[in-house]
Amino acid sequence: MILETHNSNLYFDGCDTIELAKEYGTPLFVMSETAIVDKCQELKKDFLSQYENTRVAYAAKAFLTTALCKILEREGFCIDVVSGGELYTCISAGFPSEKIEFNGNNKSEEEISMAIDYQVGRIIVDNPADYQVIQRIAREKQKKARILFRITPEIKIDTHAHISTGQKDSKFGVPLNDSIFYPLIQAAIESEYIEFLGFHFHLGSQIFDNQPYINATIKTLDLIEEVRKRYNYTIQELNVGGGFGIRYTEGDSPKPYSYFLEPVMKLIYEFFDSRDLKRPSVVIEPGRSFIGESGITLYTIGNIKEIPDVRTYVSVDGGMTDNIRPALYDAVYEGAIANKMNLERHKNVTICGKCCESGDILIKNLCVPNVERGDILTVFNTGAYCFSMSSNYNKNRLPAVVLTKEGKARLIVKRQSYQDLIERELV
Ligand SMILES: Cc1ncc(COP(=O)(O)O)c(C=O)c1O
Ligand SMILES: N[C@@H](CCCC[NH3+])C(=O)O
Repeated sequence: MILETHNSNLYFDGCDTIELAKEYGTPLFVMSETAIVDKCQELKKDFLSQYENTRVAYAAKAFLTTALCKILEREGFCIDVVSGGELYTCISAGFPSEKIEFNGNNKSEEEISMAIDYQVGRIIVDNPADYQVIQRIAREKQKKARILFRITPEIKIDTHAHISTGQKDSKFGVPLNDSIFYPLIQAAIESEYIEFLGFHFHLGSQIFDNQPYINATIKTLDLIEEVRKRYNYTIQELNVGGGFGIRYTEGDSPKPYSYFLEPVMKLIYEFFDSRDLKRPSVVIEPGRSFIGESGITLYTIGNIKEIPDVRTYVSVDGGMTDNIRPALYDAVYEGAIANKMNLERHKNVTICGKCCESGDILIKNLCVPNVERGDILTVFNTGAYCFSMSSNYNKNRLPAVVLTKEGKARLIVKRQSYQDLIERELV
């Protein structure tokens, strides 16, 4: 059990969260190595060991640190990066470059050069212009770039519009218009500097239904068939992205990876087997589902303001600077007063941050026991897209991150200092 209560204190992965808050300060991200490794096991059981020639490329945008790179390397996973910064982090951590896959709708020339120089395993080409630059830089360097084309599968999903990517009107992916798509494929097949391996799609994030994956796979297999007919060329790899939903609140009912991937793999194998073709490699890119439930955030409660007959605002020492998701997507989180776990919860309050924004609300309605200044609030399941999207707004310092493992904790990211905040500034 990753969450337990002892003497009214919340324990996370065997560590007393109140002690963690004292030792490392707040706001504090606490990530459980135990939970991360369990997730690796789950992916191995449900996917990697079920099917040959499969890979998991963890979507680094959800959360990335050097320490995580080390865990992923040890577990044999790949990493999907989307920027020079993510790429640099992985390379600096000694992560094998051939296990890195580079996504992104507007990779800069510098980033593409880095990717080609480091010889990353895959570059996912996002659009025709991206292709032109990648092939030109590969030619200039006299190297061959191993690519997949990210397609826009034209599939709508049931999630927040801001995190939906597979619909036709999307900034991501190659449009499937014949006049755009096929010339691109032909160019890639013919280019000396490109090894065209296959297709990629990513539908969006926090998805609970497998039907969009099934529909997108069918659509991609149709394209594969058409490419075979037109160019006598069979792709070797298919990347079906990430997007698998997690549990933030009672209302979310996440499904196992197998629920999404079994029907997808069945379709792919049927297609290739029935044509007597070599089965392709299949890659997935989970971000949120890999890391989201492995992290919590700890805050110290400060001012409490009651507005009679309206609401009670309970302020914490962080906010939208360490979790922008409620403000950006109306994301809902659960939380608890970590030093009062045994007390009866009887009052609904609004948890707000310390930033100068009315939208800086972390939890709109949290039922708490008698809450006081100095109490420690924990917000659950903040492992994904909180630390990675954190900001210095109002010149707040970025929080520290600790990694726990069965009762032991170590600092993996230092809290920013005030000096850090002005380090890059010139007079
Ligand atoms: C290309 C790509 N792959 C993977 C992911 C990871 O998605 P998620 O964190 O929902 O699994 C994203 C983000 O949505 C993405 O854009
Ligand atoms: N940042 C988003 C997900 C975007 C996924 C990347 N395409 C979130 O917090 O839910």
